[in-house]
Amino acid sequence: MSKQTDAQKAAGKQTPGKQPAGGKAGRPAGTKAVGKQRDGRQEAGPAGPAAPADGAAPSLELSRRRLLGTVGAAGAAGLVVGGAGGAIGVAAATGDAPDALTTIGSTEVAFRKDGTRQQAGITTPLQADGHLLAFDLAPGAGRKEAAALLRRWSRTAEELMAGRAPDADTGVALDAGPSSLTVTFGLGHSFFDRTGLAARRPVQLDPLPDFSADALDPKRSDGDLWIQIGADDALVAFHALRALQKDAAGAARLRWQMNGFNRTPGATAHPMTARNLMGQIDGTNNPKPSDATFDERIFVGRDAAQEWMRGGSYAVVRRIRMLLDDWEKRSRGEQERVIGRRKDTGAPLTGGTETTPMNLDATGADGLPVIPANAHARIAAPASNQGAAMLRRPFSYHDGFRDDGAPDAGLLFVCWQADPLRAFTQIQRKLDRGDALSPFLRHEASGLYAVPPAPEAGAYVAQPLLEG
Ligand SMILES: C=CC1=C(C)c2cc3[nH]c(cc4nc(cc5[nH]c(cc1n2)c(C)c5CCC(=O)O)C(CCC(=O)O)=C4C)c(C)c3C=C
Ligand SMILES: [Fe+2]
Repeated sequence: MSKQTDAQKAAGKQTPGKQPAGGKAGRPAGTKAVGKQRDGRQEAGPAGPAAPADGAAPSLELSRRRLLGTVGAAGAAGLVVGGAGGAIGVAAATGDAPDALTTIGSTEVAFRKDGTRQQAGITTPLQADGHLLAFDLAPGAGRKEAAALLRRWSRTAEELMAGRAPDADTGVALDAGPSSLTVTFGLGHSFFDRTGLAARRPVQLDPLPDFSADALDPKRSDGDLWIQIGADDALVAFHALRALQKDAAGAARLRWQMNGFNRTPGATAHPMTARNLMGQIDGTNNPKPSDATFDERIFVGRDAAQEWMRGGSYAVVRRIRMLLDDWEKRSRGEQERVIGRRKDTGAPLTGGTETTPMNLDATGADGLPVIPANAHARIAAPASNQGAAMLRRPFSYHDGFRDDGAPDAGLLFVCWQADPLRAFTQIQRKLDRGDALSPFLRHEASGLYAVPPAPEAGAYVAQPLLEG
């Protein structure tokens, strides 16, 4: 084989015979070896295909493992070896096992992660493909039907995230591994009325206030139940969406669906913080799980009034259209002053690298702040918001073009916090009063959901609420 491409290097070519910890042998079911990236994203380690899962259909699992170990691995990493047959042919001639590459497909995210209570899809690295869906319980459906649905959904999510196919599978994801699939479930304000549980609704689900720039479409907002699907493969993500939609039949109806994307892992020469459709590096100053205050800011504490939410989180979802025609007319310098950071490196305008803290006090020769008073990053920073912070985990979207020819594109802004009032609402109120970015944005849809902790083994999401 000739030289590796950057993408292959980033994917981490595996040396034959050296099966790393976290590979097929020795990896606990539902976990895989991962390494930390510079920006806090988890980088896939050079692990082999996901371990076969207990109880999986043998024929399906076997074909997946074969594909991941040979054809799929080579194909997924973009390896040019004269076709899959070439790779197998060389191995047969030399007696060596074919090179197994780390593939996107082999990455498995645990449905319930040891040592934490949270659902997957909150601190999971951004995935390349995402679907956000909201459902309303069907007319006549109540608590019993909601419980049965959440039981079905939880089982399906756990199976799919482990790379196992549900009964009567469509085959859409047949050749792929779990591909970092996560499925995250939330409950909206109206869920509690529909299920007769209004007395147990957390105050954190009180409706968000109106903001001056809102142009919200109620049909694409709210909903009794919310699902976030993320995966590094579009077919795997669609497969999950379809399975969950079928599970809902008779019990709940789709209210709205939004589809998003992020950069594909391995598309850059080295791991980087994602860019959004305005071209900015977006996510730099997210709180990190290693921060001392991370858990208390993002996850509901042990003393929360609603016991069933302890270890859970609240998701605020906003569909934010970007006025790209206006934005792209601005010079790079203007765009950088709107955010307060450089476009190429993401470094603050006060200097350094992407991770250098902003110097909010620095002034230029003209006596004005180097990071303008209305710069987005200044106004949104914890220092400007009594320490408030949330974990932003968005997907970009593009749904074609509007009648006026402008792209219907922007950010499916998803952020996570222990208390929306002291995080999203606090910061959005401040942004609403004079953020330089706001003139380039339209908030078109909104949702707020209680996302309970991951269920215990054998239980389903929100069971303590529905059966408690
Ligand atoms: C209410 C919260 C926020 C909304 C809505 C929001 C929308 C939004 N933001 C960008 C682009 C960037 N945001 C950046 C930083 C940043 N944004 C928020 C909050 C909201 N953004 C916070 C809390 C922060 C971090 C501030 C800090 O502590 O420094 C940045 C800079 C890089 C980074 O830190 O991520 C960019 C770029 C867009 C395009 C957008 C709506 C479409
Ligand atoms: Fe922002």
